[in-house]
Amino acid sequence: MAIFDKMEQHDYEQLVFCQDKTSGLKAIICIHDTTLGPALGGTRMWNYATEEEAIEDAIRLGRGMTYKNAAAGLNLGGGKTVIIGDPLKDKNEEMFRAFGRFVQGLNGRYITAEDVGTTVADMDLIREETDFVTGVSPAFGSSGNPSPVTAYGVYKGMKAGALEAFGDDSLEGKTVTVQGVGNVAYTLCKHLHEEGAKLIVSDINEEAVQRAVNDFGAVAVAPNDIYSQEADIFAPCAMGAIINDDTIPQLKVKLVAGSANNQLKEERHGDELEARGIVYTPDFVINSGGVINVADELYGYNEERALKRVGTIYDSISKIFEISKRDGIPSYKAADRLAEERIERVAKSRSSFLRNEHNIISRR
Ligand SMILES: NC(=O)C1=CN([C@@H]2O[C@H](COP(=O)(O)OP(=O)(O)OC[C@H]3O[C@@H](n4cnc5c(N)ncnc54)[C@H](O)[C@@H]3O)[C@@H](O)[C@H]2O)C=CC1
Ligand SMILES: CC(C)CC(=O)C(=O)O
Repeated sequence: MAIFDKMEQHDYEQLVFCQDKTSGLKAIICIHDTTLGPALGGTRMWNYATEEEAIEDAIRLGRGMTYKNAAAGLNLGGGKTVIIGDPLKDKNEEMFRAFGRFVQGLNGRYITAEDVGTTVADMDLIREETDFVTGVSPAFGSSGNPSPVTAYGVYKGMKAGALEAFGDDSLEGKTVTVQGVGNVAYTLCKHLHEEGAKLIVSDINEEAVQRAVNDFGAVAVAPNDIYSQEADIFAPCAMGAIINDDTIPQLKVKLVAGSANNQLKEERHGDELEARGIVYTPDFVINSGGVINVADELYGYNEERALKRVGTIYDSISKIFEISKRDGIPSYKAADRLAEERIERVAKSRSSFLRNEHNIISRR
């Protein structure tokens, strides 16, 4: 599909292609919607097989942030960046400085942070060139790595999901399969282990798997075997589109609750989970702890205030199940409706004329 057709499909505002030959930077900044405020979303660095794959990830992630920020009650729009390259081999200081200048050039329309493949150190470099970056070192009065806070939110959301799926929000004795034990899922596994859950993990990075086995007594399985395990809960914490025609028939769990963005390959896969009686905690609600945390920086970071708000993800997930049952719609649709209704309300409230320096009608 042509790029403008993709953009028109879900009314994207801007796709910015950034290239810096010296550093090797190839980045795509996606600004989906700024109705609620500047677009905030992380920067992912991934070894995409093709530019088309990178563009697709950027636009799916960018729109996901619009819904995430809206549903979280934040005054922020949605956007995201993907940097094409191997985060283990291709990073250099100039790349992130050059990227920071591209972000600065957007004059606050986009605010970035971490995501897969990027770190606090990378954000600190970006901060050298732009004001519009969050998740930087606490030394600068910021919130640092958002991942542990995201994990806390996923943990709280998973408990709300357990209440819906099993009639009890305790995770003690539950078997949880965790796909991808990186930044977020390592801390999620810590919470689950402390509550007495049994862990089955997979990762394409052997070191990450071994760390979970050593620290939490997790059972390791091959990446492709994670879907078919006998378990109660599946926690996708790696990449997106993993709830699909191939994986759904393998699932034996009663609950899907994980941090990954864009878990449903297509919306119909959310319908399929519902049809199979598998409870789904909408990804952009359960994983909103990170953005809630970094967004607090915009008001002068206060950890206690941020964590208290992240803890309410439990209530947000419960509210979505209420809407789902009240309206007879799958949980993913209930979450979409919550986000879309807020965006529409704010857009309407802004539609009234307001005289300002840009639209003064001269009186001759
Ligand atoms: N970091 C954060 O605060 C937030 C992260 N997310 C999402 O959560 C997910 C994880 O994010 P992070 O933990 O930050 O990333 P990460 O890169 O630290 O961890 C992802 C892990 O998944 C593994 N992985 C990749 N493909 C895999 C596969 N096919 N099978 C098994 N493992 C695989 C990677 O090796 C890595 O260990 C991503 O989808 C991200 O967009 C969402 C909200 C906030
Ligand atoms: C703070 C970031 C991790 C926000 C973001 O990009 C996300 O929630 O996916």
